[in-house]
Amino acid sequence: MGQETIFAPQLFKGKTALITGGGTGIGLAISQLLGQLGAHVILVSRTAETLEKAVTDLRSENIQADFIPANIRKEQEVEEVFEKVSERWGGCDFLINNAGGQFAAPALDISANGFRAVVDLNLQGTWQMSSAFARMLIENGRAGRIINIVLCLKSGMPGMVHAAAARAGVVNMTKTLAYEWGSHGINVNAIAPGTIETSGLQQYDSNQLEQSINRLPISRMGKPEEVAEAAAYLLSPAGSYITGTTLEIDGGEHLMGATNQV
Ligand SMILES: CCC/C=C/C(=O)SCCNC(=O)CCNC(=O)[C@H](O)C(C)(C)COP(=O)([O-])OP(=O)([O-])OC[C@H]1O[C@@H](n2cnc3c(N)ncnc32)[C@H](O)[C@@H]1OP(=O)([O-])[O-]
Ligand SMILES: NC(=O)C1=CN([C@@H]2O[C@H](COP(=O)(O)OP(=O)(O)OC[C@H]3O[C@@H](n4cnc5c(N)ncnc54)[C@H](OP(=O)(O)O)[C@@H]3O)[C@@H](O)[C@H]2O)C=CC1
Repeated sequence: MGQETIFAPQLFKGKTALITGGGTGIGLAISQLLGQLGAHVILVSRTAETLEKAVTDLRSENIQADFIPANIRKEQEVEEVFEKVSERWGGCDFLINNAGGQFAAPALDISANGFRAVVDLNLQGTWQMSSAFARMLIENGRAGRIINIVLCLKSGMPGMVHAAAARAGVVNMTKTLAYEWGSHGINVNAIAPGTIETSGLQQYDSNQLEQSINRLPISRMGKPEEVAEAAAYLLSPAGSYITGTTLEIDGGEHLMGATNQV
């Protein structure tokens, strides 16, 4: 039962973590691990049915789990998430900005609205969640941690110009907010996963994925649990002096040159 972990049981007892996209893939693995280590986990994404199923499964393992359906692209819905978190559970300690994604397309085939949709989700959505979270913490005089899940950016990402631009924005936002919010006791870090085995990969060309995986120093896909362990490290007392950094969990993919996704 639960995932294998190097961390001590009850490491996060008394902590509350909000995980966007917490009902699937990497987000679910993070929810599972933090919950298993004693945190109360609150899952946020658009699809109530997905969240409800994930929460039912987590609760069956005695994890304290709840969910709030919301679209992080919508400012009003983000505000309401934090109102509910404050009213129902008295706030939270950790925010994991994991919700995100994109479609693969050559730059010339991406419309203004397609570009905007991806930037809205990955950059604006992450900003809206971070800003509302930090305001809640600062009002309550409470310390906290943010982890932004980004993307292994390599030296350019043909086929993903919108996502690469948005995630590069989040990497710099991570550094800037770490600077601005350090004095409030808020550590802000990012994790850049490489190719991680989740259902989110179904939309990508499997031959191209296989080729790029074969070239990796560690030539296999990563597991969502491996990303979750890194998140637990950054949130744990071992991460107390780490802020503004981006940790690559990618089998060495960041050492490679650009690989085409279209
Ligand atoms: C190697 C891989 C590494 C990374 C792996 C992962 O990240 S795994 C994680 C994987 N998980 C995820 O990615 C999950 C999250 N991702 C998503 O929900 C979507 O990718 C989204 C962000 C585009 C939002 O979609 P939405 O429908 O809610 O958005 P909307 O209604 O606001 O705007 C739509 C605009 O976008 C355009 N458009 C859409 N598709 C295509 C296309 N294939 N082609 C061209 N264009 C496309 C569409 O035409 C329209 O523009 P138009 O016609 O009005 O000018
Ligand atoms: N798998 C991989 O190889 C890699 C993944 N990543 C990133 O890791 C993160 C998790 O991906 P992964 O688990 O693989 O794939 P998933 O597609 O399973 O995860 C995406 C999650 O984001 C949620 N989401 C999407 N749009 C919104 C929105 N507007 N508001 C709130 N939630 C939203 C989805 O839930 P719902 O549909 O219910 O809203 C879903 O749970 C993503 O940011 C992805 O880009 C980065 C590098 C590699």
